Amino acid sequence: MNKKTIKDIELNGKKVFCRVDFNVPMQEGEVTDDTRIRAALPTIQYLVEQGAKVMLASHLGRPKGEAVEDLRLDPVAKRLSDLLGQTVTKTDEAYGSEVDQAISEMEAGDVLLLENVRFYPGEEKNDPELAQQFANLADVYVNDAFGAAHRAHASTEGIAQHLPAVAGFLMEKELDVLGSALEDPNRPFTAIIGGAKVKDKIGVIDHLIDKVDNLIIGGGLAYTFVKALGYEIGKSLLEEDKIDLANEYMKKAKEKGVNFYMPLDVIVGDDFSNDANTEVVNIDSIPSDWEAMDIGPKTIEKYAEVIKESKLVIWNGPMGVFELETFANGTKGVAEALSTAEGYTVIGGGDSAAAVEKFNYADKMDHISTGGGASLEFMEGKELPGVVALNDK
Ligand SMILES: Nc1ncnc2c1ncn2[C@@H]1O[C@H](COP(=O)(O)OP(=O)(O)O)[C@@H](O)[C@H]1O
Ligand SMILES: O=C(OP(=O)(O)O)[C@H](O)COP(=O)(O)O
Repeated sequence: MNKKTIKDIELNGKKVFCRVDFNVPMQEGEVTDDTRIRAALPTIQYLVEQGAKVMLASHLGRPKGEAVEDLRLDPVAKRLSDLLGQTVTKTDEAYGSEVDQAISEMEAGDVLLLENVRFYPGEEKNDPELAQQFANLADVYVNDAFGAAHRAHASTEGIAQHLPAVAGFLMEKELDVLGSALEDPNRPFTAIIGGAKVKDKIGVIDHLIDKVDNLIIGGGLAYTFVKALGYEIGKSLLEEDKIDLANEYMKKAKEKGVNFYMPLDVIVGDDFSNDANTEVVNIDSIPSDWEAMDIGPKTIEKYAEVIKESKLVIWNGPMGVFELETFANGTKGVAEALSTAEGYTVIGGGDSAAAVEKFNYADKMDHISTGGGASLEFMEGKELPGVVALNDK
């Protein structure tokens, strides 16, 4: 990585504004998955050990520029205190007199968590005044929020214009792992793209065709491709205005010698529920009033074979509606194949990471990215504003 990191800067006695991605799932005031908090611990612990005064800033959810009680960061401060083994002071603002007072009472190695930065309308607008307010709190800016690095916001991009700005360890690790995977990949290199967000992911598919040896398509987005091949897809997910692009990408894959794998068979259901009637059908035989909700057994077998022969596999997006037990086998099968694969395995955030956790394969994967949207944009070849803004080495 060509950006400075916390190793390249003097931190002792410095006030550090450290942007983290603590956008974690919560239920009834409790953090239900602290993966992102744990992922930021190496950076926080290093800042503490170096004798910095550590101010952490994060967003939580999408409060749209105003305070929302359920989106306060108090439960996060509590969990972080437990994980760090030291008290984390939490303020109810992200800047202003209460924050100034709390900072004035800090000693080297203390940790403070500021309130949800998205309570301020200037955050998502990347308002220079808000960025200046954040910068006024500190001597150094650290960005460890890989999951939010694709956002050009006041606490991810704007503030970096006013302070020495460096990356934290999580940011560095994510960029190194994803970067080297894409730059000089071990081959065969296989990408598995699934999920439901056809619009978000179709651009990634285009970019990946230039890089991979095998492209495996599953999940809801497969059916736009199936339709493009001329088959009926019943009530399955379809993005009508992407059919031409789907055709174009399949043609491009062929020209480039990329193996393009589509479902051979699917599980169709007559209802979006666990109690649906289901059938296994070949891809050219989806009944008109049924919906394809998972890949079928022949497909799982084929995909597992390709995964096992790969030296590098990137996976983003489930193979079916894995939240429903009835349609979870495809996602489970792919996760299982990845868990025993000899090649390097990278899971690209979001639902795939949740699926890998759910089926207990997390510790068998080589890298589970903390960013869904961010890792996708990175793989698409886009520059991430939160990274661009950091100081070059
Ligand atoms: N065949 C399908 N039909 C409808 N939805 C699907 C299908 N396969 C997967 N999905 C849904 O896709 C969602 C995840 O999509 P997406 O957000 O694109 O993935 P990710 O979060 O991994 O990037 C899941 O909620 C899953 O139920
Ligand atoms: O959870 C996040 O996105 P992700 O689910 O795509 O990883 C990040 O915290 C970014 O959040 P945002 O999409 O509200 O800007």
